[in-house]
Amino acid sequence: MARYELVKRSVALITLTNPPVNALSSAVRHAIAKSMEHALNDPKVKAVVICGENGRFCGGADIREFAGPLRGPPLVPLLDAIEAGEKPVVAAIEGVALGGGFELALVCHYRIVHFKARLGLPEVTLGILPAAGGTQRLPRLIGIPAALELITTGRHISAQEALKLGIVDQVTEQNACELAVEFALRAVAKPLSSRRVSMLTTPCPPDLDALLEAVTMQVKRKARGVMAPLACIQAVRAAATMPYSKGIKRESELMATLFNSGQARALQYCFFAQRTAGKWTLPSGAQWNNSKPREIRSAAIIGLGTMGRGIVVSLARVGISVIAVESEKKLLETGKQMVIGMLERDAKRRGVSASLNLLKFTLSLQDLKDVDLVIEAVFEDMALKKRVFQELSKVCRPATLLCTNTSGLDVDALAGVTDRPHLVVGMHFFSPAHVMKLLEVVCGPRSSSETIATAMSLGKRMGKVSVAVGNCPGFVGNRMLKPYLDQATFLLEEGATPEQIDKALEDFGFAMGVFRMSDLAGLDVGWRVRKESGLIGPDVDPKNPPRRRQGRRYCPIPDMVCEQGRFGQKTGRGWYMYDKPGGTNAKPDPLIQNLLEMYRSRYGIQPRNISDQEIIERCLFALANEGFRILEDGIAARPEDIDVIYLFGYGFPRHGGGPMFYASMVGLERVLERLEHYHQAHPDVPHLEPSPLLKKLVACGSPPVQKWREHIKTMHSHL
Ligand SMILES: CCCCCCCCCCCCC/C=C/C(=O)SCCNC(=O)CCNC(=O)[C@H](O)C(C)(C)COP(=O)(O)OP(=O)(O)OC[C@H]1O[C@@H](n2cnc3c(N)ncnc32)[C@H](O)[C@@H]1OP(=O)(O)O
Repeated sequence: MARYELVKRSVALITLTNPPVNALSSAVRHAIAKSMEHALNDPKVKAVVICGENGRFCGGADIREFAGPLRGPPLVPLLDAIEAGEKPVVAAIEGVALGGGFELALVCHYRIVHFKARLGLPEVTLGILPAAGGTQRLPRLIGIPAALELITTGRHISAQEALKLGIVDQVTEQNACELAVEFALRAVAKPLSSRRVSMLTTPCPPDLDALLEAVTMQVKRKARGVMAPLACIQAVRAAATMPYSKGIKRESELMATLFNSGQARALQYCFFAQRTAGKWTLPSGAQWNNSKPREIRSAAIIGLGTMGRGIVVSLARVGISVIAVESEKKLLETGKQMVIGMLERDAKRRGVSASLNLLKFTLSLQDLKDVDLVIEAVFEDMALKKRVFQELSKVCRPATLLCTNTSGLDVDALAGVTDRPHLVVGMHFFSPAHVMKLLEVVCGPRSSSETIATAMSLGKRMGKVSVAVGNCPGFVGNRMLKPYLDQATFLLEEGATPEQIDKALEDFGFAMGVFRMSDLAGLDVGWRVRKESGLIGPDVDPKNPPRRRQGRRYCPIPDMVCEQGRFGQKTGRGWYMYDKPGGTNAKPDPLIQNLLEMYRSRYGIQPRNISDQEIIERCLFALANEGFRILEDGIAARPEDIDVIYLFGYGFPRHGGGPMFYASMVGLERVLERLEHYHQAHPDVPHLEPSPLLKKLVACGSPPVQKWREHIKTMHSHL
């Protein structure tokens, strides 16, 4: 867990050895304590260097240990003792120094950093604060404003920025450990008192209160309802107003309020869920660690609409040559100009040059014969997509992967019209594709493991969080959206307003309420899907009772909104009104209020007061209920996959963990009881009927999310 060596006859070299990130587990803390004791007591040792094995200094506390009882030497006294020791200690930082790892570096008297290393205090992203002295030492070293920014955002910084801020003593392109040993030998004769960061006086700005107030407002705006950044601000205030001995106590009190909170549990769950999602499996036994992805050097995108343009940018900026295809000259030219503009802006922001030389624009599918992979992003129309896939089958070389960006159509039906169904896979990007992190990789029953591995690995290369899902209408994300949207519109019928529902969801932590999100996405998309699926239009049986379709409750209000040409932000009118088409400032619209009143009186609905609790329960429990069905159907392999999809694709708040984790946090028994209650009140809404899996989990004593998989027995696993 830590190796102890004597080098250059007088330097104790302590190497943390806890792969993969040298986290400070109890065994590592124990080993550091022992090694330091040895070094400080051995008269041969004049100085100490601390480094990490395999080019990684330390990834911080072992997050997995947070879930159990605290064991082993506590970190604060261990770190205080290193700083107080009478022999100089040098941190040799390679790879990462994060969280507790950074705090370990801060108690060393000197810090030597490899130029590629990254440093930071990301605890806030895990719902806690840097409680090993980080909130007390960093402000003393670099001042309140810079420390506040780093601690409240959890941002990682480069070695160069760390040098500029005064956090580190030297940045090197050489082996940091070897340099640190030389450095340590030179430091032996120098006094240490000014190198003990906890003894420094915090440089305090004259307008401390105003500064803290401004940061508090900023944090509240950005992360509504999130506790950890506010606690971080209070801890940093202590560094400005108290001696270290008192400040460290305040830091630990604040940590105690966060440590066992639901938010901390949710955020730590998100950390691991994101990593779990990359570990896909198929019923055949093929999985992430036994399937080799192909290398993709060139790709083609068919369709330069919003999605296609975003995908071109995502590919080109990671160095993949892209051929972009459109059907008409004018569309091609418009798409080309927009892609170039997007790439240039992106490159400027990142301080690199735009990779325009990787792009080619064409009207001819014949140009695609040699590409490694094609992503079709044409209009969401099955007949059109089938024509494209048939054509691609003829044109592309036999080994080319054929992918579709459909947001819910049958991937296997598309595979079926090609000469290579095993090389067909869904790559469902989210709009705007160059910004949104989520990628659903849709595995058809015939997609080969190599095809899935390639799509997953390409997603990772583009910086996406890729989740493998099975093939069914809407896949995971959009399939779950239906019951969520349905509940929102039923609540409108019953007496709520779009503003009230959105506010309840935004107060819960969603980036955007459901109506604002629909306005942004465009209301015509869902309207078209409803027409195609026979819910509206000439196929509807005229004897059908109003507000019922296909044997269940149906709310026609969204159709009425679309009939008025209100398609959302792009038309300047939707559930809200905007200053202009494309405007983003949503204001309540009296016309919508009138429409709702007329609608209710037409159908004799007596509006009632609806509580925020009912809004949250009906929308979110219906959402999770569909998640349970998706698990039963084998469309998602694990609850973590569903949660990651909602966190990265649908704005579910991270401090809620995702719909499935949220359901487990509320308590499955309670979710079941509320769904039964709402289903009794609305028996014509099948989505409110508790799923068999939910009932089974409750009967098994409501195990934690990570154990649900053991209770899911599906005959039809797609994954
Ligand atoms: C009344 C109660 C009182 C309570 C009082 C409590 C007092 C407790 C005091 C404790 C004080 C502690 C203060 C310090 C806190 C911390 O340090 S919290 C941790 C901060 N660190 C981080 O957040 C870093 C997290 N890791 C990463 O960001 C990345 O992993 C990486 C280091 C940048 C490496 O990235 P990459 O190369 O892409 O690899 P990954 O796939 O992300 O990770 C590889 C595997 O390693 C696992 N892992 C990573 N970091 C940790 C960690 N810190 N702990 C445990 N495990 C970690 C990761 O999960 C991967 O494993 P698999 O999931 O098995 O794939």
